[in-house]
Amino acid sequence: MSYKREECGVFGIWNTENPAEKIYFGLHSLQHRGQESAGMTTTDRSSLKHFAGMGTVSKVFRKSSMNIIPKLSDGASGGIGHVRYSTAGASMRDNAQPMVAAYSQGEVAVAHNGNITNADILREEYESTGSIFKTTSDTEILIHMLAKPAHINKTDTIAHVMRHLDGAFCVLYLFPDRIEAARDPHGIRPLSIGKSKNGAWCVASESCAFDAIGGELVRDVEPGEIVTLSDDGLSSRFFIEPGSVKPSHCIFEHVYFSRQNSKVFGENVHTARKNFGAQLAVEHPADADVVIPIPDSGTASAIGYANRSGIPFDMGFVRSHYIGRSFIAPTQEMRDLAVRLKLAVIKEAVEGKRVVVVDDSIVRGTTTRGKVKNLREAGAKEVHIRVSCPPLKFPCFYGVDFASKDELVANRMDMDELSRYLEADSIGYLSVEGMLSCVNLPPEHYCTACWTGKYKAPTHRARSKDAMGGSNHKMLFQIEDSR
Ligand SMILES: O=P(O)(O)OC[C@H]1O[C@H](OP(=O)(O)OP(=O)(O)O)[C@H](O)[C@@H]1O
Ligand SMILES: NC(=O)CC[C@H](N)C(=O)O
Ligand code: SF4
Ligand SMILES: [Mg+2]
Repeated sequence: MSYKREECGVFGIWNTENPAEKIYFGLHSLQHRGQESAGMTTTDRSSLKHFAGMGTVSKVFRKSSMNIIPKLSDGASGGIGHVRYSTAGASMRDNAQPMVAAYSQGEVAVAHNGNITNADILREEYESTGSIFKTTSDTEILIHMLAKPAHINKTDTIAHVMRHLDGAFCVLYLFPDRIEAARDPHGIRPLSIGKSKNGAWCVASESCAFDAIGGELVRDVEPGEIVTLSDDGLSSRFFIEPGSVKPSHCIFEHVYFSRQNSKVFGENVHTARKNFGAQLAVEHPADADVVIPIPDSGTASAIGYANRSGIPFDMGFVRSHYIGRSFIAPTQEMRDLAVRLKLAVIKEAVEGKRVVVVDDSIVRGTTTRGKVKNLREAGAKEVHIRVSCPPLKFPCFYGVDFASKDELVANRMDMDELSRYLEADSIGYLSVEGMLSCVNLPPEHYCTACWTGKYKAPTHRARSKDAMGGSNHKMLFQIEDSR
């Protein structure tokens, strides 16, 4: 099945005491970006130590098993970590990250957030000259390209490798003596540089990871930039002419992915979401008694909507902390059940009232439909749905695994049909222009392709998520998967 999924998260730190503990806290704060697998690799400056597995950070690194965190920290000076939600290649242990390898130049580990849209083309090229791939993920190509003798001979191998890639990629390479962190020329996914309170340099998908280790955000890695974290401190270089490629920051990071206490693309996520909500109130006012959010991601927008409209804000739903963010279930029945368990209506907050219910996005409509029904059962007099992003109509090729185009509910129905389907009294979505007016950078600096169909970075869209690996691979991994 497919569903809207989160992103991956990466974290790296250099020259610190107990690096594995810091990476653990960093990854924990990035857990909302991926819950399929987690892993980390550390270095003692001469060799790498590695551990990864399926599940959430606390599950993979749970203390009871083998005290893995102290072992990874023992003698180590730094390392990198990853939380995964698969966007290329199945969800299985072989595709977990960081990926580690030994090649002619020594050991290396790699962690990646994004989707390399030409990975399968590159892979075919490598396979045709005899390379053997171990995984079905796009990330593995980053190791093969690093190890290619013709690339090793280049003055700057990593810069050379990065120039071959299309799509979205925030990449951390860990070598025994340093971390190299690179961000794609369009800057599609966020990647930031921070400092721990003891002065250790860090890199992370979101600045909330620096908060988690008591550190602070220093600046973003620029699109097309490579930064090196080593015993010499932090240094930077560009693999493209800076500013030669128009940025295309994923605005959906502000709408849904990123955590509210993070600053991504130069601004705080919570503030951006409140702005979306305020603009939504201007574009789609409602005559109502109360504004309630669909937690978690709808909350900030609902606050913005309530503030701007003057309609009182209340919590009409209570959220269970025991169900993850993007619950993946194989059948519609199970998805409905998950939504019911996750969000329970508070009757006293909505009974007899005209309710505005605000969510950040509607993908398949499972959440909204289920919750409108609950509001009615609890005695809400009217239910007006307000969505703090435009109708999602197009697939994302840059690392968001949306439901297929046919499953995107805004694609299948016009607004009247949708309102009826969701059993709402009215429905209003934020406009693309309105959304872009709420964020700090000029509109042309953002990607809006899943709403507009305008893709700025090459998509190679004919290729599918499972494009990598032929029939032999599938057989091999089916066996692996069923263990
Ligand atoms: O239309 P649907 O297919 O139901 O998808 C949309 C819903 O999914 C997301 O919530 P999610 O539960 O993933 O995370 P959250 O707790 O951060 O809101 C999003 O915030 C919407 O509520
Ligand atoms: N969501 C992501 O960034 C995933 C990274 C990579 N494409 C994978 O599937 O492992
Ligand atoms: S298509 Fe949508 S989700 Fe994908 S990068 Fe662009 S704005 Fe983000
Ligand atoms: Mg939600």
